[in-house]
Amino acid sequence: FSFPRTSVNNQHMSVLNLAWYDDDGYEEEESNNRRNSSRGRGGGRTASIERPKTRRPTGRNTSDWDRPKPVRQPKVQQQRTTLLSRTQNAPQFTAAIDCPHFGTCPGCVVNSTVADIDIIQSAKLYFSSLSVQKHIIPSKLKQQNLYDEEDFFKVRIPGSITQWRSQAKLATAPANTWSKAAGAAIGLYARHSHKVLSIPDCKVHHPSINKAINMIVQATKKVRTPVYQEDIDDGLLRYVQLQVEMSTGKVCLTLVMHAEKLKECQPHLSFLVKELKKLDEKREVWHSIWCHCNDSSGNAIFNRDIKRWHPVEGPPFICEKIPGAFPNLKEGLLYFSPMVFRQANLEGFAEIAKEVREAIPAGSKVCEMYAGVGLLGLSSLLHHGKMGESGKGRGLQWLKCSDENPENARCFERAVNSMPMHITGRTPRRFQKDEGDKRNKSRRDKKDDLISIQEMVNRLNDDKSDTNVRTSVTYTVASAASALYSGQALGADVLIVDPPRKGLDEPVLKQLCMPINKNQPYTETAAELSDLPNHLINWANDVRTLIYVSCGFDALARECDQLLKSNAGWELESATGYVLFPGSNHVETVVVLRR
Ligand SMILES: C[S@@+](CC[C@H](N)C(=O)[O-])C[C@H]1O[C@@H](n2cnc3c(N)ncnc32)[C@H](O)[C@@H]1O
Repeated sequence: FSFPRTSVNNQHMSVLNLAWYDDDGYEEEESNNRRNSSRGRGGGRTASIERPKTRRPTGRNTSDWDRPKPVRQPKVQQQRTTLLSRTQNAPQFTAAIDCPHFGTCPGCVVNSTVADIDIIQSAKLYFSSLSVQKHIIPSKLKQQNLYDEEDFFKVRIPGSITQWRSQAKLATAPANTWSKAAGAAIGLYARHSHKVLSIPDCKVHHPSINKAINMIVQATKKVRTPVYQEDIDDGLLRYVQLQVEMSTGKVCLTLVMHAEKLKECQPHLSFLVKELKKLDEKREVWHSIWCHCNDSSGNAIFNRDIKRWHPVEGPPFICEKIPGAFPNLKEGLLYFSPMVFRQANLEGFAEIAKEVREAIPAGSKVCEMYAGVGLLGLSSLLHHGKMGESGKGRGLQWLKCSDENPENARCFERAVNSMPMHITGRTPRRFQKDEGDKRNKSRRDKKDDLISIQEMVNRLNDDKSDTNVRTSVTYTVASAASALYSGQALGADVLIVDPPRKGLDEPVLKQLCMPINKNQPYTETAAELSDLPNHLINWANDVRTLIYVSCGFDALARECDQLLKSNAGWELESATGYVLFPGSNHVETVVVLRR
């Protein structure tokens, strides 16, 4: 069995990392790693591929076997053709990005037919393998009128294939090492090197990003900013992060400086910021400017120490509408500071949020781990609306979110306050002080591990009849494992997880693979289980729906396998691949499992 090369992807196969495995485990066969581009998510590695098993044909009489068989295409080629033929009428599937940098820029692996990428072929093979197929809920195949199990994995392009990138992290280098007057080159590292390749006309960047880059280049020329030179470990400006506020088109700029402290960046930082503001005469480019100090020698763009973030200019948050928020209301906003995770294609991710909220039954108790600023959970809360009179039928009974980054909790609380609901209940004092103090507090909070914004109790204020029926919303700052083992998912019907590329933390996966313990009493608090020995407690005992949003297909395939093969009772309801970063060899996958 070999993986065929197609004309489109031929030139890129050498940069892929193919892993093969059988039912009994994994075996790496080929590993040609490319340097990860500085953009982070959205290109770089491919997934594991499971060998499809030959199925016995059915419904034939014996004489059929004597007839000459039609020439069959190899399986993978067949599937690629199926994918293309089924979607050939959909314009996004065949449209071209047409980027002038394609070929030299490492950011994209295709310039057209953006779903025809190896990672999607891998995902199709994985979900059509027998070991996965036997765990698909049979009624779902019928309901969806699927003629073939191979149609089970659906592929969607959730938005435009150009200008979708509303966040970019780019490297800098001196445009000319002999003269500071040449300013900075800003772009991606060329393949297998640390040479910075400028991409001023990138077609997947939001236009505001290209405009902002141009302005930074001009400013660095004018004020002769010392740009960091890796080979001699000298200079200041090292990377830039650009995040577009979609409603205004303005950019939140983070200047990453090779320095330990803010004062080491002066006076160059002040000169640069002043010039950037001067160039933006009409005040239409900059939303805010931050400085991040990172003097480490590694490739990480950001230092994890929160003390190294310094707001320089403008408001502390950019605001975006919560996907699914009522179109005519001003309320329902998400808040992002540059210190928190933000989807690079925010508009495309709204489609994922839609699938997630529609997979949650009304009246559910929902736990969300790796929640970020709560995009998925809050979108579900708005979608399901107010609880019904009996506490059932509509709304969500409660929403418990958690994430290890304390800055997310601050953004989450702001978002809850912006929702079209009246908030009552307690919020801890630490979240009521002024901005500067909050930032210091959050740093200390990180050490405490488990911190809850207890009970933000929401109720819709437009209907007075049901004021006793409330949805409680909490946010816990903790790693997913600590949150789970402190009882966050006890009593939850639905668990949403959206982990980083490497997948779920091992203790979380372990709990999800445990069989349901029928003798474990129903409870929503860990204290009530104190009589049970630890090894008998199933911390996800009540979860019946698991919604797994994945940005790393390798990890998803591996963990999905473990979940399906465990005795936990999981069955696959749906699997959808979203081409969230058109041009790159990346798929964002949503898998819904029920038990
Ligand atoms: C892919 S993002 C998903 C965020 C969110 N769903 C969104 O769309 O904005 C992953 C999140 O997991 C968090 N995270 C990473 N490792 C974690 C861990 N071990 N425990 C808890 N959260 C973690 C990160 O801070 C980040 O916010």
